Amino acid sequence: MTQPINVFSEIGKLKTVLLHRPGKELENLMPDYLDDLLFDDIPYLPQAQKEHDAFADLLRKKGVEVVYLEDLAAEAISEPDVRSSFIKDYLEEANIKGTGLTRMIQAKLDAIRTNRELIDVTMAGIPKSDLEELKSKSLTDMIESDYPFAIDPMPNLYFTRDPFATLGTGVSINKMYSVTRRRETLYAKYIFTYHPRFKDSNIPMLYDRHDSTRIEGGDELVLSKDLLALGMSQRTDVASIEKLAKNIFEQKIGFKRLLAFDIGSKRKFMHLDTVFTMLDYDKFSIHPEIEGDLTVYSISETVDGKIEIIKECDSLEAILNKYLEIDTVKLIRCGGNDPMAAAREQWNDGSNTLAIAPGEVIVYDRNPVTNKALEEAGVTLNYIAGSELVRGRGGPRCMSMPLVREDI
Ligand SMILES: NC(=O)NCCC[C@H](N)C(=O)O
Repeated sequence: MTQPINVFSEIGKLKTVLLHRPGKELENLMPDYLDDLLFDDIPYLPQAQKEHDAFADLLRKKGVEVVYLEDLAAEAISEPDVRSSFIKDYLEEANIKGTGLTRMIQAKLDAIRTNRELIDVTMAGIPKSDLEELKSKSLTDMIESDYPFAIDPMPNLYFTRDPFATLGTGVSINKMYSVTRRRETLYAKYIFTYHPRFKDSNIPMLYDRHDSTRIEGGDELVLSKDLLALGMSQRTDVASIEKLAKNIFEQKIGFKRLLAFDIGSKRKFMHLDTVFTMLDYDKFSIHPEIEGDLTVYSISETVDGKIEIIKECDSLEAILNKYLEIDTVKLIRCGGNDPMAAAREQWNDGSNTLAIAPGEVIVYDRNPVTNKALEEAGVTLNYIAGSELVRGRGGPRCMSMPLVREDI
């Protein structure tokens, strides 16, 4: 029987992928809170959904099974006691001001008939204006300020790549960097514990969402069945990478080495996959700013079960040649040789490609300079529009979480 999770590369033929169709949470974005919610602008929801549906259709056309986070989460809480425990966890983490308000929201959630509708409401957040009861005078003391939300929306959910990462047959449920993204991982907890697709498979858990140090899926790349690449970035701490390595070795997932790349702590390079993705056995898209010497930590297990860490300083090309045991990898620059195009197209996720098979990837059509360079290097491109989707600062890799890839 195929494992419900099987991801031993970035490029093996994609068989099953998890997406989230952008929903009402995007309509709860407001200009005053964009920075906290990690958005640069407010996407127009109908158009964002149209673009996202085209992405899903393309994947299906390529023979990929597309499953949705919101459906799996709703199916995972089908037992009444699981549904109650989900609502309890959700409310505990929602940072609601006032117990009266919590009780009121709990009653509202309990009354929602279908689980799918319940999940949609939890994702969208709850504006105070939706709570009729708050309009009565006796409850004015519960309204602490002019802040519009009783519970914040989770607008970044369509970037399914980040709140957890599938690594081999296991999953790391991540501790997210920002308050706004931390609650997203609750859905993963319920899906991997209770959903019929996963619950009897004893999925190895490789990271704990309540851990003290942070890690995000955009920094977790599977370069081969032996090798992972991790970003030490704005979002991922070095301590988390060590913990992940320990869990991977202890649970015998199969990976032999983790390479941790120090890419600095900037929003434009928030994750490793915003500057570096794998296209083929020997081809990678990169942002030119990471072409020089990089500091890389190579983490492996010694024969007596200890963790060994070796610091290296070398170019990305030399590191990849060495650890992938390839004569010469080909690095294809985002923006080709034009520094302005590189900056602009990296900002619009030109380097953030999703491989659906070796040498075949999905890209945004809005990055023509990068796309031309990729085509000239012999990569097969499938285009999607991303005018609205890109406003959240993520591309095709960020918007997809592979559950099953064919082994290569
Ligand atoms: N892997 C990725 O780079 N994901 C993009 C996440 C964008 C989102 N607005 C965030 O800042 O977390």
